[in-house]
Amino acid sequence: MSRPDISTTPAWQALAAHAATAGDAHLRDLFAADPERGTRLVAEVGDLYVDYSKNRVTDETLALLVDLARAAGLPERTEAMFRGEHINTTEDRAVLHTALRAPRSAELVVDGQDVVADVHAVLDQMAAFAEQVRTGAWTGHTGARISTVVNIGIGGSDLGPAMAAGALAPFSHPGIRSLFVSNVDGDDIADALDGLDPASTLFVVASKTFTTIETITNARTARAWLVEGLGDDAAVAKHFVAVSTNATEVAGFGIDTANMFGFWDWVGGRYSFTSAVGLSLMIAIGPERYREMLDGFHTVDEHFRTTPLERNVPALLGLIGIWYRNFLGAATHAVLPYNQHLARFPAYLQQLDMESNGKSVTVDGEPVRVETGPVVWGEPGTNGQHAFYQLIHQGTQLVPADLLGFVRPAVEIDPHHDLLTANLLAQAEALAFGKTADEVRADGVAADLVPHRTFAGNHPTTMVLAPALTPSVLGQLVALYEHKVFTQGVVWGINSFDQWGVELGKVLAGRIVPELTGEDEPAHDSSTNALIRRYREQRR
Ligand SMILES: O=P(O)(O)OC[C@H]1O[C@](O)(CO)[C@@H](O)[C@@H]1O
Repeated sequence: MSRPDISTTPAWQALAAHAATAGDAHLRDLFAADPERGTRLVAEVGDLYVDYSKNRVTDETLALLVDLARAAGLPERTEAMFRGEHINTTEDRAVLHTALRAPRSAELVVDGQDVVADVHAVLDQMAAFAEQVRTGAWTGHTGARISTVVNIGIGGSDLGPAMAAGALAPFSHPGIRSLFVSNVDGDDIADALDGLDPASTLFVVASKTFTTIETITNARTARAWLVEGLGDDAAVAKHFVAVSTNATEVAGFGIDTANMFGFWDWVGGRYSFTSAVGLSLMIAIGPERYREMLDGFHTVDEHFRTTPLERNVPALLGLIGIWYRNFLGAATHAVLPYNQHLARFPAYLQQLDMESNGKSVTVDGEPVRVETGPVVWGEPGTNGQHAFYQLIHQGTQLVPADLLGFVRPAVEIDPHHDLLTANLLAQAEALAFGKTADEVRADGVAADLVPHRTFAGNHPTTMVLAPALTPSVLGQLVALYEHKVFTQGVVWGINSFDQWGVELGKVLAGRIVPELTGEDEPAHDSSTNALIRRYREQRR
């Protein structure tokens, strides 16, 4: 049965009417009218304190958004996901990343398979291997201890562990360095290998399909480097392990499937961070910390599955995002972590959000009649403050932002952390309330400069404050965004779990390679042909 276009539902139309009257309300007035707002429009999930009071919403807005989620069937779709129904309809697959962090005692049989037992068997295999590497029981071909782990993967097989290795660097084994190679640009692997000793280097080749050209090209280069360095093909067995769903391709590449860590087609690439794709992270932080991270994910998974929408934090954040995207016209969403270790978090979220919700047809194949996923971007504060915040404060676009803060730093160096946090709080305050022309004048600013120095304010932010960036908190944060993205996809009526849009470029690149080398003549549009010819001339 096809779903009705969401924009034709009474819930959507009620929001459209509400936006026309309430959409311009200023945060200054909303706070003045309700002294409790800053402690009322907050929620807690796990260790996360989420303050959504500085969003341009009223109680009525939130109630209408919850109605919209119900009209879109969010509770039913959520249950369908957790139960393992094939909600990824274009690939006829279940979507079960939540099962990757289910406790051992959980029960879930999907398509006749005991999913939880399978997950824990791989987690145990990963833990045994990670401990061997960490303790030095696993040695390289020459008997040397492993001191560098290079994860080779791209997209979902890179961004999760790479982001988390940075985030959790303070928890990492002091004798093991983690490196990540993703780009097919040879500079990436060349830079990673520069100065490494093959005898003490382990490569984790992570690829769900094991056919991704970037990953396979990098893995071949790494293997050639290793075999040349150690002078023996047999060295590959002790220096290469694979993470994949595709045992045939792994064996074809020359990695013993005994050294393969598996996962399943019901784990989407960008949702695979808590599958065996986390192996390099587990080696870095150890199985115990890794388990804490999975428990953090699970806390938010359970909250999302069981909490009524009115208090369901990922759902509320998703719905507030829909308010901005569809009713107030915001095209982008900024994620601004006040934590240097989260430098790769926005990049991780870009794939999670934009590959999931960058869609223009509904699950029924009809054109979507409303805007879908926003452009997601960001940088750690305070760096962003000295770069792009100007546009958020005084530009002409609405840029809703998430601000992520932590009470305790990884390292206490007085006065850094209080300064960092003061900036975090100051930005949220300045963005929301601004500075009026009268206030500027009262400072004695010359009349001609008043417009330039006035801050309109009313720029919305959501503040997420956690005690510290621990493995559990990181898991909670990622799950929060996963379910936020899911919520939005359900409301828009799209399939958040396929990514056909990445295919065409891959096919065309395959055709262009022989044209660049001169084996084939370029056969494209006049622009592409001219660029290929120019490249060829200058490569000579
Ligand atoms: O893990 P694989 O199969 O190498 O795929 C890598 C990435 O490529 C994509 O399929 C497309 O970009 C992503 O969804 C995925 O995370």
